[in-house]
Formats: sequence, structure tokens, C-alpha cells
Amino acid sequence: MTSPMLEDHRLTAEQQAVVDQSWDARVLVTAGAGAGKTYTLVRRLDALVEREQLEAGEILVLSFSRAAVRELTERITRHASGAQRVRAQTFDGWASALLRRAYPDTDWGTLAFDRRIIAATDAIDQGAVEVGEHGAPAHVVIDEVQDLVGVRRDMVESLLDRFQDNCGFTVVGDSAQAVYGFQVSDAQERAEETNRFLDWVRATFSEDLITLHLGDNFRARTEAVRVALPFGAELQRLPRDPTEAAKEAERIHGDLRSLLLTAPNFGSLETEFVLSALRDYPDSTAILCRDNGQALALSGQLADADVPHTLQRSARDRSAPSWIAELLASTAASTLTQERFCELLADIELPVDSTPESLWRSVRKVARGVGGTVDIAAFHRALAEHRLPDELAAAHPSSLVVSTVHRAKGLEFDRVLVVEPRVLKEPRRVEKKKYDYDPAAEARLLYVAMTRARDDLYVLDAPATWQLRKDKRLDRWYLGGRSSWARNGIEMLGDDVSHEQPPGAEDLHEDCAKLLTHLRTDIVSGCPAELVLLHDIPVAADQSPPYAVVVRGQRIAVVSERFRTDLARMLHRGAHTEAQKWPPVITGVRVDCVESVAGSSAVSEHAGLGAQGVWLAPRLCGLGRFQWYHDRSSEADGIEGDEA
Ligand SMILES: Nc1ncnc2c1ncn2[C@@H]1O[C@H](COP(=O)(O)OP(=O)(O)OP(=O)(O)O)[C@@H](O)[C@H]1O
Repeated sequence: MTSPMLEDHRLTAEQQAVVDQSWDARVLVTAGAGAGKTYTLVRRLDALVEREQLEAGEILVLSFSRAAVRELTERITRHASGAQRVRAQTFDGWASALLRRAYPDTDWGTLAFDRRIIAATDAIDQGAVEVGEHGAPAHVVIDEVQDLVGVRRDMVESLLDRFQDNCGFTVVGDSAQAVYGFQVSDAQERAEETNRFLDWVRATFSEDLITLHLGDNFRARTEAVRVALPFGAELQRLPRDPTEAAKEAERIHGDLRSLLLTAPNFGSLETEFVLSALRDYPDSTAILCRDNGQALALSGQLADADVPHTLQRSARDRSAPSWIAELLASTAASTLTQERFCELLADIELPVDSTPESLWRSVRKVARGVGGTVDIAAFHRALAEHRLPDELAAAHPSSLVVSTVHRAKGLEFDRVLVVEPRVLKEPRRVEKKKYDYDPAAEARLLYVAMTRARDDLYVLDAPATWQLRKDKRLDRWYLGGRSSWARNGIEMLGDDVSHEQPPGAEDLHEDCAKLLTHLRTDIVSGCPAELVLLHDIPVAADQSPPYAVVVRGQRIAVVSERFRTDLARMLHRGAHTEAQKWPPVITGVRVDCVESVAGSSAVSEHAGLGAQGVWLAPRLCGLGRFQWYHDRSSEADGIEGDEA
């Protein structure tokens, strides 16, 4: 998505002013969309290392999402010179690493994300940062501060507060792009969160805070994609009073929507002409949706029409690329030198845009061995504990991405198709004029969507999604039907495939090594898959029976306990006399990628894969559709009519 940005740009005077501040300066940078905030940050990192002589480890770079961190890391690799070793991390990634270092005996992996952040805030207050590997930071850089709300805001405030005597910072944000307020569930608290971090920075560091603004827009290369930019300033200035702000935001949303509807209409994904226009485009395209239900529906339509694309994952959905398992399985050594590491990678297919050297740098961040080597046991542990550096764990996007606007924040594409937004309705008066949606969030989302394009902005017909709903208990979308109890499909998530054993190990007749070769060589992203019921006996009282993951008639994995439990909860209809029925086949599933999995060496050895304790497994995505009859020709009846 950002690959065209290989060139180094000449900084504007405003950008240069950010870069030129000394290491101990407290700098707040505000700017609209596409003003070059992230780009300027990378150049600032260079200056901090080269001119201000800070060590890479003394600079803490934090951002909200893995996509943003990947973006920052890619830009550091491309544009930075001195700052090559500076490491950007998500707030959650940094907090987890801090806790593991400070309290190595606690199993932090079992704690919910927000609880970990709260524990990390406590750890900061107890002095855990100072005693860590790099000690107190000399400079903290934070991108996207507008999304710093709730417990994460508390954590960063504690951090800056604690080190304020001897630490500079550069915080960068655009309040017009604050779209993660929903992390705070209470509506009143959420309204109070808007601009709260920025207000805190201004109040706490009022004496020497340097406030700078970037006024240009460099992303938009055509007039057509600049239409939304003037609304940035209006969104930044929303009134403080919640009722007034809601009214104003509703007006802005209406204006943005009208403008979008004047953009060329791309049509509907049901038209062959539209599908081929997506297939044949050589540069990057994003289809931006209001919610994941729309994204699932559109991605399903593209998959049915064989249009290659990626469904953008959630920021928390981490997967480890397949080269890691292949590398670890290819050596019995306990440490690797850079030379040996690169030599082993020569025979392994690597992700686009990465080199053995860039991967070496990333791996060394979590598996530093003595004498400049990589420690294999530490690398294995990082893989098993899901704490690979963010840039390794983020999925590499394809040239066509279907994403929610939330997941596309901070990214840019040559061509953007925004799904036609709904008209915001008058507030329902049920609860004293309270809105059942957040008008300011809706307006900001539309602004973010309309400012992602470099060249072309289109409006895309909204797909029919009335049957798609979210099961909040499970945090999954499902395909409903006319009756409220209808359940005709289930959203596939990243951890729906069992990682307990290597694929095939549960079946004594299967040759696991052969199956892994099949996964490595024949299974590609986007492969259609189905889930096939293995037998009718539930694995446990609260779980469904097991399902096999089948691609082109071959079983390549089995589903996880999480999937079986969620399916059982989704299909359970309370006390009734009939025996629970399970869909014999679930179709419409796709392979998102083939990923690396770390497990016990005894398990891998037992499966005939050697003692390294690593293997490959498919990762699934898409909307699985329940086929209640073995006869596939009755698929349509199954989807609409047969409520489980
Ligand atoms: N001085 C410059 N001259 C030319 N292009 C620039 C300059 N600064 C940044 N750019 C380019 O402008 C585009 C937008 O920059 P960037 O993504 O850093 O903006 P941003 O403010 O972080 O965007 P947003 O907040 O909307 O995500 C990038 O392609 C970047 O390479």
C-alpha cells in the first residue's frame, strides 16, 4: 500500500521544524489527513539518533495498531538511516513485554488486553521501566494520539509523567481521525475522552510545550480525492457540549456523504464488469466498509467470483508467517549467526518486500543471542507466546484489500472505493434524546475513509447485509435469517484451527510431513475450504463435535476448541427436547494464509516432524455457511430457510 513511497521527499518548513527540535523538547504536532505526520516522524527519529546522539534503545516509539506499526517500521527501513534500529511497537505489545520482563513468573497471556494495560500502568508506577533492558527512555514518540483513550491513555500519561524531568517527547495526532473511541463502552465517558489526552499534554507541559502544525496534504494527487479535506478542521473543532457536537457532527456527516455521492459510482460487486475492473487494476485498491458485516459480505462476493483479495484482519489478530516454521525446522543448532540465518533463508520463500537482512533485524529484537547471534530457543518461545515483533506478525496486504474503515486508518491506497454510507437518522427519542449511534464517530469514520486515496475515490453500492449480525457474546458475526433464532453461518476467526497438534497428527494414518509439504506448496491465500463434520458426538458438553478443514477434497486440519465452543453456543437454543443438530458441512470458508505454529517438541516428534516443536497450519477467514443437507444442490434452502 505504501510501496510507491520509495523516494525521499524534501521536507516542508513545517515538517523540518518538527525534525529540528532537540531530544529533550516536548513537542505536540497536529495535522490533517495526509499531511505527512508519519513520514515526518521517521525523519525525526533519524535526527534523534544522528544529530542528538540518542541510542536506538533510548527511544520508545508507540502507536495504536499493528498496521500503523508495520507502516512505521517499513518507512523506517526505507527512509531512515541512523534510526534503522529504532523499534516501533503497539501500546499492547509494549505493555505485554514490560510485564513479562518485570514479572516473568506470571502468565500474562491469559489476561484480557485491557487488564494487561492496567497492570502495565501499575508496573510503570512501581519503576519497572527503569530496571528494564534499556532503562528510562530519553525520548518517547507516539503516533496517532487521537486514538489514545481509556486505559491506554492512562498508561501513556503515567509513562510521560514519571519521566518528565529527563525525557523529551514527540506526540502526533489528528483529532478529526479519532475513530477508536468505542473502546470506551460508556457513552458519557466516551464523549469525555475526545481530545482528553491532548488536553492533558497541554495542561501538564504548558510551560515548555512546543506546538507545531502541519498544513499540507501530500497524499491526494488529484483534485477528486481532496474533497473531504476541508472537513478535517471542522471535525477538529467540534463543540465541547455533547448535544451541540452531535448536531454539528451529523451535519458534517451529511455533507461528506453528499460529496461522496457525487464521486463516480463504481457499481455493485454483482456485476461482471465491476469484478473485472477490480481484477485487472495494477495498483493498490481498498474497499472500505462501515463494519465487518459489510466486509464479510463483499469479500464473500469477491471470493465467489475468484477475485484475489485480502480481508484486512483486526489489529489484534496476529499470525506468524510460514517462513519461521520452515527456518526453525531446518536447523538443529541452538544459535544462528547472521550469515547462517541468511543462508538457510535462501531456500525458503519470503514475504514480499522483505529481505533476509530485514528479517534478521526483526528476529534479533526478540531472540538476541550472545555474540551477535539469534537464540533459537528464545525465537521459539517468542513464536509460542505470540510476541513476534509487530512488523513480522502483520499480514502483508495484497493489491486489493477489503477492510473496515477502522482497520484502514493510517494507510493509503491508489484507489479507494467507499461503501455507500447510510443516512444518519434522527436520534431515537426513547431515552431522552440519546443517540443510538455516535454521530461524531460516524462523521470521523467517513472522513478517514474519504482521505485514504492517492488518485481515485469512488462510491460502491452497499451489499445486502440484513441477515448479517454480530453475536456480542462470542464477538463473531453470523448469518441469521427471517426468524430471530435463525443461524445459517458463522464468521471464521484467526484461531479457529487447532494448534494442539500438527495437521494430520490426530489421524494415525496420515503422513504429517507429507501434509505439511502439501500446505507449503499447494495451499495459497484465498483457497476455498469447507468444514466437514467428522461425527455426531460432541467433544464436550459445551462443544460441538469435531470438524475437519477440507480443501479440494483433502483434509488439511481440524477446528479448534474455541471454534467448537462458539459453534455450540451459537446453535444452542435453550432447553428443548430434540437432540442438537450440527450442520454436516460448512462452506464459504477461505484459507487466509498458512502460518507457523510453535508447540511442544514431544508432539512434533511423535508426529514424525523432528524435535523442533514447530509446524505449519492453515488460518481461516470468511463467512462459513451451514449446509444442513448433504445434498449440496439444496444450498439455497439451507441458507434462507432452515433455522437451526
Ligand atoms: N514533504 C513531502 N513531500 C512529498 N510527499 C510527502 C512529504 N511528506 C510526506 N509525503 C508523502 O505523503 C503521503 C502521506 O504521508 P503520511 O502517511 O505520513 O501522512 P499522515 O499525516 O500520517 O496521514 P494520515 O493521518 O492521513 O494517515 C505519504 O505518501 C508520504 O510519503
